Amino acid sequence: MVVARQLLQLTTPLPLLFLVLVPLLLLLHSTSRRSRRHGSSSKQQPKRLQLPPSPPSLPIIGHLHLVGDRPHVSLRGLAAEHGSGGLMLLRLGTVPSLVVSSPRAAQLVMRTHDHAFASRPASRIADALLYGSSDIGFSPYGEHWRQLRRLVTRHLFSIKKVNSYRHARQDEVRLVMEKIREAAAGSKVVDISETMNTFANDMVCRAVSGKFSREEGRNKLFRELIDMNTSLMDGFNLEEYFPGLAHALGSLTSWFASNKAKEANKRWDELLETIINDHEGRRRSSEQGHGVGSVEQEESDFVDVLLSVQKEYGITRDHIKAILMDMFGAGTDTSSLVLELAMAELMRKPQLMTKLQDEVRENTPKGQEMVAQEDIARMTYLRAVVKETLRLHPPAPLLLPHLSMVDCEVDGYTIPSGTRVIINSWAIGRDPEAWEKAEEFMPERFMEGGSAAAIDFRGNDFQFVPFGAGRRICPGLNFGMATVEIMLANLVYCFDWELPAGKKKEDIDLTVVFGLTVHPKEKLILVPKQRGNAVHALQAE
Ligand code: HEM
Repeated sequence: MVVARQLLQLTTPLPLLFLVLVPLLLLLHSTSRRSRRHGSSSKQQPKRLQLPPSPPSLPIIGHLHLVGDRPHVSLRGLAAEHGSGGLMLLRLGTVPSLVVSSPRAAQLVMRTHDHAFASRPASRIADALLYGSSDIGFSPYGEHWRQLRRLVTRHLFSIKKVNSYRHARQDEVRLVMEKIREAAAGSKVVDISETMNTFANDMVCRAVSGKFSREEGRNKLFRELIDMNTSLMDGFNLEEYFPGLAHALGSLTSWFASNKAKEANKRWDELLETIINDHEGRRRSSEQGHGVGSVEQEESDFVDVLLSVQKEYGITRDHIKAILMDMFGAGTDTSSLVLELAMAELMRKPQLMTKLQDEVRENTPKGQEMVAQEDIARMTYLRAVVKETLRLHPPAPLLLPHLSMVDCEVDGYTIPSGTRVIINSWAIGRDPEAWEKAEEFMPERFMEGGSAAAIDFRGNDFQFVPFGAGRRICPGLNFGMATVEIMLANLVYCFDWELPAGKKKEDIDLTVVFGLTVHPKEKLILVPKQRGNAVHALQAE
């Protein structure tokens, strides 16, 4: 997700960068040591802080070399060996980074001391891309962020508002079912990864800018722009780990780091301007009574809502565009990944697929062509399957990086102000002390009588934090869950699923590639079979 300035993707040509930059780094290192020595000679030595434990580090790069290309996995291993009570301190380049890997430590950071850890590290790329980081996800903690959170929580993501999109969701799901039905009729395979990603993107497009966006060909353009942001955010950014060096090199690094982001911002800006102008035009003509129905009568999308509350919340046009970019970045890959991995897990355990299909089919009124939102409330196993997928495969395994704003005592350790905080939600969801058979996909644990029946992801149970917790918890949680549940229910209601010829369930590889969000290494390709008694004509409402 774009909003996710996920942190440690080190697959880009790091060795090459170091070859060129090590002399510079050495110079900077020795200068800063000398100045520290000089600075401290005349003053009294400060009291030694009790910092969390750390593994041995290397000069200059600190612990960067220990992180690897699947940081959530390597950090779990490091924390088990070197951490204490789920807390471990790393130095990534020159940046002190607190790694949080247990439910108790997560509670200390995101509840007890949430006020101290609710900011975000600065990022020049986010600044260039997101109008000076004036969006929600990257905004530092403070009045501006609070104002935007209030706005989106009240006006875009209230239960009522999320419910108001149920027809839009149903329409979008119907379109996907039609495509899959065509594939089934022609005995073709379906690329589930691609199909789910397009669906999640279309759903966000629809909510953001209304039902006309598809006809105007904007969905594809948005997809392209999201991909552009993802590749920008995924790359290794020297400045993030050596801010002092970036500062010393001044405009040169700033050019490298943010030029591409500025280009991307320009393309986003053109598209968002067109959309906002269209909406303003429609608003004006409906105010003058010329419109085809008023804006209120139509499905009021995010742009309509943001324009209508702009004055009340004192936000600028750039703020509106930054919020919209967050919605695309945060809302697309996250939901599609849950769908893809839920299907992959169910294909690996056919008995669970059958159990889910039985539940969904029994709870959908006979003869109904599709599962509707009203039917979902009765489907407790469906919810358990989604929860279990989120537990084992949180789309943002390290959440978004937090930042401490003041010195803070956590569990007897001092966490200095300005420490980056990495919360390993993936490791926490697999903590063997918190979860029975922690590595197994077992949705039954969340059912009545199961060992995790009372556990939810709304930020009160710190062993399960796929959406984060505290002040920075995902505001799009209800929107994301509604999108995932209705699609998964229909996938298993309308079709039976098989693996392509020659593929066995043991071959399904759930290894992920780390990025802004994780992605399975291999695409999930399945063969749909039209369910025997399904209604054949999926007609529009
Ligand atoms: C299954 C779907 C989703 C998952 C698993 C998810 C997960 C997350 C996570 C882990 C965070 C970071 C929390 C932290 O830093 O502590 C986050 C933040 C955020 N999410 Fe989501 N998300 C999902 C869907 C959505 C959707 C659909 C939207 C909007 C359309 C959205 C909008 C946001 C925003 C704006 C933030 C930034 C919040 C802040 O910094 O205050 N998310 N999400």
